[in-house]
Order: sequence, then structure tokens, then C-alpha cells
Amino acid sequence: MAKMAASMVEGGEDSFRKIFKFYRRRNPPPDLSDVIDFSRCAPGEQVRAKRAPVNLDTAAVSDVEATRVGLQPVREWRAFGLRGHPGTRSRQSLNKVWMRARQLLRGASYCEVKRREKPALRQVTESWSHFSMFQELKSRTLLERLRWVTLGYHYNWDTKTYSPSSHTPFPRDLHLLSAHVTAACGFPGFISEAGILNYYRSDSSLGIHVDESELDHTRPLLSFSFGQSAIFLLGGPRRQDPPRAMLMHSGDVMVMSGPSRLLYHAVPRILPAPPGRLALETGGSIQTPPPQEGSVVEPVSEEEWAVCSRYIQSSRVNVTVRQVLAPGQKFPETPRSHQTTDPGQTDGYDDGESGKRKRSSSDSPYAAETH
Ligand SMILES: O=C(O)CCC(=O)C(=O)O
Ligand SMILES: [Fe+2]
Repeated sequence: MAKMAASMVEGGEDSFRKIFKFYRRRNPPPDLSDVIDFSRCAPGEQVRAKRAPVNLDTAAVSDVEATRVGLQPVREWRAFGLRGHPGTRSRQSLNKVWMRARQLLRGASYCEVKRREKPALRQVTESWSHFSMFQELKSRTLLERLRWVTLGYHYNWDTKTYSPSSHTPFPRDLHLLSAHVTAACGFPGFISEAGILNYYRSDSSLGIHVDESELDHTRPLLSFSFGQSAIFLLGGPRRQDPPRAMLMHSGDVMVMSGPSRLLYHAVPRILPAPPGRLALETGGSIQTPPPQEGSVVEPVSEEEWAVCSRYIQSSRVNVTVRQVLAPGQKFPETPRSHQTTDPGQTDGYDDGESGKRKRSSSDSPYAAETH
């Protein structure tokens, strides 16, 4: 079975879609032996050929700065790159930084939320206060329906653009967290301008896509994962390039930078978190974590913390943070529409089965449901 995924990699044209379907399959469940699990790499261990340790700039972020945003000191992070990734020439096409993230599901309480409502499939954009958002989320059914939230420059799913007319201030704590992670990875001066939070239930998936709507691609894209684990497929610069499968666990941070910034990727499957993994985030209980001295992270109420802790026992939350503009760059007068696929593809985010899923403003391209 492991051979099956491997042979698809040689398959050419549709190999990404085939592998996506292979990992999404319910019956029989797929063999996961080809899926890279960075968490199984002990610190200092000589990693297999595919993986390579990444040098972090430990001087870029002081221990105090790291602690303030909920990070461990940089010297304690375990960072890996992916060597010889198919479709890239980079020997370190992917940096994966391991950290202990203390704050969870914070995105669910950020204001200005876009959400999709079922069964009316109505997309609404609303300004919600922190409090009313939380009140809404307490309703189990609403929480189950939540698929995505946007921050900063809100992404327009129809035009695939960001614009200055749809903007709310980017949360300071998430920006500082992102700026410290990028600085430690060798990218100082990162400005967090847009965020997309994806909420995954156990049967959710995210279709094959590339994130290219940002106007400056020289800046890295960050991805923070919380809750249940996911199989993440990282392909090449062309839609059909075969992907490599890896696990994203709670607390993982992925930094897509350099040539890997514009690689196709997808999430075909959500998997239960390894035993004990979520205890890191919840501190082993559903009690609110004690406030850290000097912390920049907004405090959460006990009630809010309990809802979030419960939610991630069965769901996955992924937060991507993007810099949209280069320093000093302005939005064009007439926004250009971005295609998120290579020529020939009409649908930016597909679910691995061409034509099956049509996108519109009432149908979020993110966290595509499998059913
Ligand atoms: O959920 C993930 O790990 C990936 C999310 C992603 O690719 C995106 O938001 O563009
Ligand atoms: Fe993406």
C-alpha cells in the first residue's frame, strides 16, 4: 500500500489529484507509512534524507519576546526543512518550526467574520464584537458550521483579491507571534496584513491550491496548526506536480518561503491528534491558563477557554498569516483578479476531483467539506 502512494508520485499529469484522493479515502483507510512525521525526529537525530535541520537565528528573538507571544525560546524549537522536494530546486523548500503554542483558537474571537451559513448557503460579512462572536460560538451548531474567518485585509473569494476597502486592524498578538517566527527563520520585518483561519471537522478537507493573491510573494507565508492533526500535501510549482505528504500536528508552524511560497498544496484528511498532544495546548485541563507576565496575548475568559478546549478535542484549526504588500507598495487602482491555479485550471481550489465542486461567494473555497 505504501508502494501505492509512491507509484502515484511517478504517475505524471494527475498525480496530485490521485494522491489527494488516496489520502482522503475512507474505505479502506489509506496506508500512512509514506507520510512524513517530523515529530518523530528526536532533537539532534540524524534525519532521513528527505528532511534537513534548519538553522534558526536564535539572536533574532529574545527569550522574553518569545515568551510574551506564547513561544518557547528559539533555541528550543525544532526546525526542519524538506530536502529535494519534487518540483523545487530548493534544498530547503520547507521550514517547519516546532513550538509550543499556548494560545488556542484565538482566531474564533477576532472581529469581522465571514462565515457561511447552511442550508441557505448565505455568505455574510459582519462586524461582530469579541463578545457577541463568542456568544454565537457557544451555540454548538454554529460552531460546527464555522468554516473560515478572515483577518486584516479580508479575502474576497469571488475576485480572489484583497482590497483596502475591506480591512480591519490585524490582531497585534498574532502579528507579533508571526513576526517573531519569521524573524527567527531569517525573514526580519514581516508585516502581518491578512489572515485566514480554517476550521476543519473530522471529515473536512482543503482542496489543491496555491496562495498567490498576495501582491508580494517574496515574503513567507505562515501556517499555525491547532487541535487535531492533518495530512498536508506539498506539491510543486505546477498543479500536476506530485506532492509529498506530511503530518501537521497541534502547535506546529509551517513557514513557506522562497520557492516553496508558491507551491501547490492541499489537506486531504484530518486525523486524531496523537495521545497527549493536546495536553500541551490546554495545559492538561480546560482551565484558563494563568496570565503570563508581560504577555501580549489577549486574556481569555474561563468560559471562552472551555469552549475552545472542547472544540479542538474534535476539530482542527489552521491559521495562515500573510503579508499582502511589499513595504511601500499600494493596491492597484483596478484590482486584478488572481487565478490560484496554473493555466488550464478554472477552479482555484479544487477538491481533488475535477469539476465536482464549483466555487462562488456562497461556497467557501476553504476547508472544503468532503460531503
Ligand atoms: O490547513 C492547512 O494546513 C493549510 C491551509 C492553507 O493552505 C490555506 O489557508 O491557504
Ligand atoms: Fe494555502
